[in-house]
Amino acid sequence: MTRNRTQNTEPVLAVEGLTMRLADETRISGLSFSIGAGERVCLLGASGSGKSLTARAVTGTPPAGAILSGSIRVNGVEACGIHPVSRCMTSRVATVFQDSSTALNPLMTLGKQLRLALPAASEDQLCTMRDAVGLGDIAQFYTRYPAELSGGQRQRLCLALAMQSTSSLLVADEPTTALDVLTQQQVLQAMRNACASPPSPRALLFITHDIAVAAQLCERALVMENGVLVESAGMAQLLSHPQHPYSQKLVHAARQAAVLHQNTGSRYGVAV
Ligand SMILES: Nc1ncnc2c1ncn2[C@@H]1O[C@H](COP(=O)(O)OP(=O)(O)OP(=O)(O)O)[C@@H](O)[C@H]1O
Repeated sequence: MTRNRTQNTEPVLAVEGLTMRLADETRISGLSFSIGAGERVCLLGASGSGKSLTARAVTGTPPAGAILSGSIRVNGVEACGIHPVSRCMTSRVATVFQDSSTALNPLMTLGKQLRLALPAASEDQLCTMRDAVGLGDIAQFYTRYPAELSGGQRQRLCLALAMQSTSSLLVADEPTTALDVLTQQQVLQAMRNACASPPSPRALLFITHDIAVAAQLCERALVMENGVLVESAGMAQLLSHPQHPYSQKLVHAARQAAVLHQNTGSRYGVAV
């Protein structure tokens, strides 16, 4: 049943008992979590644990043939199984995915794509938007094609476009995974800006397998294993006292990597 947005009491995202079956296999099982206004939450888990399928269920783009049950409410509006185009504005979700090349039209210049996405934007507004994600000083930006940007530049452009959405929820699926460490930092900073930008802070569901990256951005963590949520904790709590054996392995591995990086030059600038 569709419900109207309720003021401040309803989480921005409330997932309850979400189950997804694909090709006769249960890929997500009884998943429940919520994200409040302006909260930045990461979804961690090993490869194949169901993180991306969860993101796709939330954004309304599950694979063909997926059978969903349970509830996904965005700002109080039921959105489970509803394609983004059919969603009302209140339940639409801004998204950024790992493969930025598929998010942009490869045959259209960046200028045309920006004009299409933001027909009412002035030149000044487009410049401000580029500056916000560190793309302000790229020569001949508007006449370039997506393939003429680096992966990190494309990713930041996708983020800039997602930031133009009025949605109060941003879902980012591994947006930094394919990037070098410096570009990763730029994208993380752009995401912090995206979540903090006015008029009100955006809630973030950040999908990653990299706990050190998550620790830089998120205040709370959800951990999935084999399609099941096995732990939900504050980021600091997860790092200091992981409860589930898989979380313990994850934190242990990140600590090992941090020690390695301390010895060879810190990668993240945060202690995990
Ligand atoms: N379209 C599909 N059809 C059938 N099975 C799928 C499909 N997409 C994903 N799966 C399976 O569902 C499980 C969860 O996949 P998912 O992509 O959510 O994993 P993930 O946690 O995001 O992994 P990674 O970190 O490698 O991206 C995996 O076993 C995967 O093989």
